[in-house]
Amino acid sequence: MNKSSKIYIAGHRGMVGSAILRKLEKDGFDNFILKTSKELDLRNQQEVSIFFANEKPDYVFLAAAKVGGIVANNTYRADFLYENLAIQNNIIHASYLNKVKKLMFLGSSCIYPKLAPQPLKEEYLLTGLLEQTNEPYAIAKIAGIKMCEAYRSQYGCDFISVMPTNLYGPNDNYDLQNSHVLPAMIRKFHEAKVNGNLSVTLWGTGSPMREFLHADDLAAACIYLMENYSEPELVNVGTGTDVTIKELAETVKETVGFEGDLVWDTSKPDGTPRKLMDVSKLHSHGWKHTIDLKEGISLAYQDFLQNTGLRL
Ligand SMILES: NC(=O)C1=CN([C@@H]2O[C@H](COP(=O)(O)OP(=O)(O)OC[C@H]3O[C@@H](n4cnc5c(N)ncnc54)[C@H](OP(=O)(O)O)[C@@H]3O)[C@@H](O)[C@H]2O)C=CC1
Ligand SMILES: C[C@H]1O[C@H](OP(=O)(O)OP(=O)(O)OC[C@H]2O[C@@H](n3cnc4c(=O)[nH]c(N)nc43)[C@H](O)[C@@H]2O)[C@@H](O)[C@@H](O)C1=O
Repeated sequence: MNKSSKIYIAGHRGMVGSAILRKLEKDGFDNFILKTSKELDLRNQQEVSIFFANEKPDYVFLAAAKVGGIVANNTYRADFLYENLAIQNNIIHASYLNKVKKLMFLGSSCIYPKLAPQPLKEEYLLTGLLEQTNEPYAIAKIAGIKMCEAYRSQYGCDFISVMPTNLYGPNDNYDLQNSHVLPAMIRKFHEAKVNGNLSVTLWGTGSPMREFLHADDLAAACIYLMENYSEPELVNVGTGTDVTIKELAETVKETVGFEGDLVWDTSKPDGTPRKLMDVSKLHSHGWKHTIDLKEGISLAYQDFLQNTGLRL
């Protein structure tokens, strides 16, 4: 990419898309194509075809998707499958037809087999059964990765896929039902502190393990790989360390300053027991994260207080 390359960030208002946009702007890029879902519904093949034919982007970051936490994935199973397949099919095919120089697709650590050996190596994809709660999302994401591979092998397109671990940061979704665990904890502990509640209820048993990466680190990795990686195999992007959900809860509780108790609602699913990324490939290509979890949670809580908390 050079500073005047025409860059389309699909999903630029989301957590990942907005982080990529912030980082590119900071790095001096200034030729962006940005459309909200109201302006361009990426599920609509005709609208996407016309948009690409008119705009002819050089580079595409595909960060638009139907995204949510464990309960959202399990509840809106049809939407997660249909919307993600439609969005990625439309963008990947239009990128091929309009000779996009390079495209990046985003997978997710939750699409590896549920009981794969740990840490998760890139080659473990499609070696076992998926986690039931997010099978539709995973099937769509796996199709996106395979599309990038197939368009590379049949048509020579420079389309790459990265596999982010669980993410958090500015512009995260703080909805209590549909969000991921980290934003849910920030909101729950904050509201409990403000309201003087004696306890906070969290989901599952607290024993699953998760790895978390700040969205600003993910954005930096995406741009680094866009500029330095052009191979068919996907690349894991994470920190290489994980915590139990209980440990996570203690850290968020301390950061927010809530002093009450934790209650575990075991009627809610635990999901995958563990999904720790093997990040040796990423490190060997020259990139490593910079924001550790404790610092990142503190940054996310500050951002919640300044930008999100008051809107809820
Ligand atoms: N969050 C996480 O923990 C992880 C996320 N990922 C992946 O990263 C990517 C981005 O996720 P994240 O930023 O968290 O998601 P967000 O929900 O924060 O953002 C998603 C974006 O997609 C856009 N979008 C959704 N549907 C449509 C549509 N029909 N037409 C146009 N735009 C649409 C939305 O646009 P608008 O705002 O205009 O409505 C929104 O900005 C996804 O591919 C996700 O799978 C991977 C691993 C973990
Ligand atoms: C990134 C990834 O995210 C999803 O997978 P997940 O990692 O299981 O998602 P999660 O963040 O929602 O939960 C992590 C853990 O935390 C527990 N947990 C406790 N208390 C709350 C709570 O209050 N909210 C939530 N959401 N979870 C809670 C929860 O029970 C689970 O054990 C995928 O569906 C998938 O689609 C995907 O891409």
